[in-house]
Amino acid sequence: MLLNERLAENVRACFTGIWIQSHEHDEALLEITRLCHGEDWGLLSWDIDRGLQGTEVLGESDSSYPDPLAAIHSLNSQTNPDRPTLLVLKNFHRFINSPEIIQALTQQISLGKQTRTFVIVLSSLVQIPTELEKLFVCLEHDLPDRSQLEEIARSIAMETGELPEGPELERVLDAACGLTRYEAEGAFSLSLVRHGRIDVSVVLELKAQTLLKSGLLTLHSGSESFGDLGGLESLKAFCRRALRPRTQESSAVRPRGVLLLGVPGTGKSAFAKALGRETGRATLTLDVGALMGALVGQTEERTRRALRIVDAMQPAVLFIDEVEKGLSGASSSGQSDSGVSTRMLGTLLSWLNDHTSDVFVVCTANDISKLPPELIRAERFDGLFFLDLPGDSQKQAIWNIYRAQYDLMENQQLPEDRHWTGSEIRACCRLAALLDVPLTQAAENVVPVAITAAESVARLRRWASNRCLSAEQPGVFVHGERSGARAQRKLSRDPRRN
Ligand SMILES: Nc1ncnc2c1ncn2[C@@H]1O[C@H](COP(=O)(O)OP(=O)(O)OP(=O)(O)O)[C@@H](O)[C@H]1O
Repeated sequence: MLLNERLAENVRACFTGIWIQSHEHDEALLEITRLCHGEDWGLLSWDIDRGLQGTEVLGESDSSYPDPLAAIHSLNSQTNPDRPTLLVLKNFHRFINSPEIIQALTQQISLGKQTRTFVIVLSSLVQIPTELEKLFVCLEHDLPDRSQLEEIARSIAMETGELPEGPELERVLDAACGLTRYEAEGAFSLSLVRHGRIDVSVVLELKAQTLLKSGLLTLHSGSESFGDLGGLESLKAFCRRALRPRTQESSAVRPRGVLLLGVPGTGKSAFAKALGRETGRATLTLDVGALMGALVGQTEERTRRALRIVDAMQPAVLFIDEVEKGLSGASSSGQSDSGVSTRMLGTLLSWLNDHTSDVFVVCTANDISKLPPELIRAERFDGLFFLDLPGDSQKQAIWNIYRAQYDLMENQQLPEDRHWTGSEIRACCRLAALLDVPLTQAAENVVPVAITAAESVARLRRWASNRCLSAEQPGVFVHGERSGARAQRKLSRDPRRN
């Protein structure tokens, strides 16, 4: 539903305090102005720079109300009892915390039911003081959808050949999803200046910048694919199948995502990044730590904002790395860290359950003991996979990948097997190339996690046993206890050798 339709409903239902969250105030105000013209409602708007303005005099300043408090007080004297009047307060979150403003708004919003006056705060944030919480309803000004983005692109690329057609246009629109109208216009215009036509690479570049500005999400633009990852066959096949192109009938079931649990360095992050490329989706990384805000309500607000951007960027892969670190304060009781992690977890869980956007979530975790049980209950994810220390054939595949990548001789002897992870195999090859020494010598400088963290690796495997699917063997649950115990025995037999 469009902003003006939702606003009209709320005005008719006589919600006299309305908070509109928007990153595009001019666009939102334009929609409100159109609504008021259509319905013959009065409209006043206020901002700190131009003071109070009426519909008819938009653009002209009325400097008699530069003060935010006076703007609220002015509402009653400016209204017509025969029709509703809307007062739009731009960026009012900057002024709303003073006791005088809180009092004035409380009175005005309550009085509005009789005088048919409506206070509308237009802000990029939702930060409502506790005293006013019950007096406001919140509406979101949605980012432009694909058809609106296409309209913007067509209005900018008017010469023949400037706008790509068919699948290329689809890629441009995919790339532009999540941008505001203003940002999309900028991206399309820059593209024309640079290439004489709208080009997906420029749109992606602008989008990466936009996400960086939010400080919450980054867009991964690497070139890794599944071919760069040795093994993990079951996990690769599962995700490929879940994200296969769908017919309209089969698209009723949306894939949710996977939770990857595993030994450090076994390729969990590398898999998430390769999945986007492999399935033609943008991979967004959510920084759970950056969601934590110092002010009350800030964490939930940031979480909602990040998820809103993610929704708008569909189709996408959302990668949440080491999710347990951000959520470790969340216990079922909500007692620790003042409940901030718990509330963030709540927002995240509701989104995981309810989102209808085509976003596939890949969460990774190294420490299961810190994961809130609510996150891993059945149905939250499509699959819970365990990435174990690689087996023989997987290790061989990984050696081959990195020997080729670092230009090492194919037939040179491999170091003794010390339960290497993919990350350690890569480190051995990198060192051999850097120091120009044989692999066996380079490996002496690499200490495997199977030795440095033997106990936690064994604990992780025990937990995964019969709970997680193997990332390597299709449809098989991990029997961590047996293989873990075997590895443990081997390690303890000859710790130096291992
Ligand atoms: N199966 C694999 N095939 C090829 N490379 C791998 C494999 N596993 C790990 N690597 C390489 O090891 C490095 C570290 O991997 P990655 O960061 O994905 O591990 P991780 O499991 O996410 O570790 P952590 O839990 O510590 O974040 C990457 O460069 C990755 O490419």
